[in-house]
Amino acid sequence: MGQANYGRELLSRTLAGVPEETSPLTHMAVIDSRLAEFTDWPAWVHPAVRDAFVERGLTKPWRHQSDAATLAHEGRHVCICTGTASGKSLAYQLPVLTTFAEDPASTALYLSPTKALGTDQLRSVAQLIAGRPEFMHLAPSSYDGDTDSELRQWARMHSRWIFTNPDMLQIGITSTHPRWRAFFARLKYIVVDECHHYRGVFGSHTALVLQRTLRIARKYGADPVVIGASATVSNPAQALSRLIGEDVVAVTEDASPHGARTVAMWEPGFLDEVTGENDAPVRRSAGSEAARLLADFVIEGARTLCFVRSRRGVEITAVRAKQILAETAPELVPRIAAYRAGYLADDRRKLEHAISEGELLGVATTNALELGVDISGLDAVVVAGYPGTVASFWQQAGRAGRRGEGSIVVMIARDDPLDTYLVHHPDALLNRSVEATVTDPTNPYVLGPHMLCAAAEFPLTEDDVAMFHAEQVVADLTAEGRLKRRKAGWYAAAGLDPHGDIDIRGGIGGQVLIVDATSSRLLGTVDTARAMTSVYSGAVYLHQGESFVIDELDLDDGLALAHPEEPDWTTSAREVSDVTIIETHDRRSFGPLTVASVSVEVTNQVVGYLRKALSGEILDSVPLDLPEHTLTTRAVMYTITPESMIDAGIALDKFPGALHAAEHAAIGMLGLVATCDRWDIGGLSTALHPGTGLPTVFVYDGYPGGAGFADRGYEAFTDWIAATDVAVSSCTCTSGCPSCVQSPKCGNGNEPLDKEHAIKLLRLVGRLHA
Ligand SMILES: Nc1ncnc2c1ncn2[C@@H]1O[C@H](COP(=O)(O)OP(=O)(O)OP(=O)(O)O)[C@@H](O)[C@H]1O
Repeated sequence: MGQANYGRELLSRTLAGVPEETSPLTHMAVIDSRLAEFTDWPAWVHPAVRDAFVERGLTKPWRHQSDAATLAHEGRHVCICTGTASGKSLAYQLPVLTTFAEDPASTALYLSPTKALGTDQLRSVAQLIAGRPEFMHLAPSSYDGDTDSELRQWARMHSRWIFTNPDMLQIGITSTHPRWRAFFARLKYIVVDECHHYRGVFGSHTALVLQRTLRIARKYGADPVVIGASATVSNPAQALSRLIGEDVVAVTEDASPHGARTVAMWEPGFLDEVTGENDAPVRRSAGSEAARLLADFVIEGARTLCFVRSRRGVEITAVRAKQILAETAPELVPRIAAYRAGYLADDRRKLEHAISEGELLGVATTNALELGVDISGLDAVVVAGYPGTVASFWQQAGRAGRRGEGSIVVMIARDDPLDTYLVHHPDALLNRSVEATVTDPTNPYVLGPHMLCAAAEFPLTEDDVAMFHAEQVVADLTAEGRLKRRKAGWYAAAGLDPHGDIDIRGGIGGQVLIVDATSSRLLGTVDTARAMTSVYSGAVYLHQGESFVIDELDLDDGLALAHPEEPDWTTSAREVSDVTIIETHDRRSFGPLTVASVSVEVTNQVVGYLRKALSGEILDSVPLDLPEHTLTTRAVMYTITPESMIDAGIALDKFPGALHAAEHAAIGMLGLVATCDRWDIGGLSTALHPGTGLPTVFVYDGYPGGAGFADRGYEAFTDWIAATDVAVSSCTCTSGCPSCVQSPKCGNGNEPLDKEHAIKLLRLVGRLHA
């Protein structure tokens, strides 16, 4: 079959016999194939490096590889943003290895967001240089949470190329920089792989860790070049530049070859017998549709990877696919497997091997396989549920496509407004550039602790403070006595442990430890505010895909105790909030509509949680008694006059339901314009807000000081509201369901919600704002 027709024909066999009017297929597009564009090896590449690649069958670089490598070699910070499996590793390895071959004393850092990816990249470098005398001294080593202390010490003393992550850079390297003096003094390159992962609060922390690392290297006399890599980051130069605080050039034209790829959108139909909250209709789950497609594709001989969002979903998908095959093609049952996080590197290798050799035909996986696994060139990828960002979607989709052959990607919608919108408006996914990675390293709640670290590393000078844009934060810390001003600059006060106090993945604020009480294993940490919404007693808590149930949340001791259990339901916290406006940063008025970017104080209280069966059915709502929590953060808000609402056909008694439904849907849709999901943000709507005296809707960041999501909502207000309107109006339910206006975390039991009048309101707001 022809490349371009591969996906179409595969799908038409899968859908054979399904009448058109009930077909779950909402859209299909073909992305054309592309031929490779090679260049000669740049003249500066050391012959030993070139030979190492040629011996591995990489006879010539693709154009983007030599372009990016040459820019880095010339001393420019560069971000290479080309597709999955486009050989970004070679692009950074060329300059780094050439420098090592020419100057054996030089050093480099490689950073990845996950340990698994770091391990993979280390392995591939080690294989590449094995047995080559030019690199005998290099001793590339990992330095992360899994490295034992003896090996760490050895690595610090002998390794020239350290593979680590931002967490370890924070806690184990910058904090003890005098011991790393020799390493920092000769630091030539810092590779920041998969740099689109550094977003939100984690991204802001990572940015400050990187900027502090550069500062330390410079204090020791080095001037490292940063090479960023990502298959999917919008405006790569700006994204990396925000991370490192310096100018960056980008290389984005992908010259690697790929075959034609069909992308299909799939919306599961409604279940006949089951109804959800307030009798809303329930769709077939994305997971069960995925299992069916996985089985069908495998029967057709297509090597298929199926991305499912939770580990539990992964296992269920694999089991269901096997059940289907057991009835139709039992010989194929052993050729399906489940894959999830927590597997050891060896298991991953075996799995990669089994897929590339064709022993396995179908694998269901969490996004653990999104990064750090060299599996590409598959025939089909099924994405069960929008993975949250366009960037992740393309990371997953990019696994499909063998050179010179056709492939298919199917994205299945979950019961969620954003998923619904995307399968009906595929342009918003397929023709949209990936979202801006939102980071805000100047958030005072993030910046403050890092200024203490920076001052502990070397006294902060006026220039340093200006470079970090930290004038106010430093003044506040000085007033609090945590920074001391002396002649040479600001010092951290005695007795502080600023490096240990920062948990770069854990949000901001007091920490709660989540512990498996049956084994005393520490599962993770979470800040107090999030603890109340994620680890309340009764919560089902997933840790790297393993399922636990929380027995007790003790906020006084900062402890949540859990036991391993996989119940047949999921839980979601329901919270009520109150919002007070503290400051207005910017405001736009359009007659009866005013839209503003504001600082707010939010008072939240988790009032209970909802238990939902895996089929989608609501089991019950369990009340909880948790304290109120206040959060000072950023919000985007709009007010609209009652008269204009009434003129638009929304009667006074419909105000609360219309505003509430419009707010829920807008929260679900913010992910379209900002890299967040609904658990990163919150909202409030009211027919009369005391601070404005008008009907008002707020959407706020769920992090102290804000994370940049609400600000994006303010900037992209027109697109966001227009898409929210379309998502709600195109949902085929009659009076509201989880695919449009119901929210899983609503503290008011999704009451009142008025879909019909929400559409009128959204249309009015959109029209006034246009
Ligand atoms: N110039 C080249 N010619 C032929 N094959 C190449 C070339 N460069 C890289 N490859 C091959 O392409 C594959 C993908 O390379 P690599 O893993 O570096 O891609 P990547 O862009 O880092 O992928 P990902 O987005 O998954 O991180 C590897 O198997 C590699 O050997």
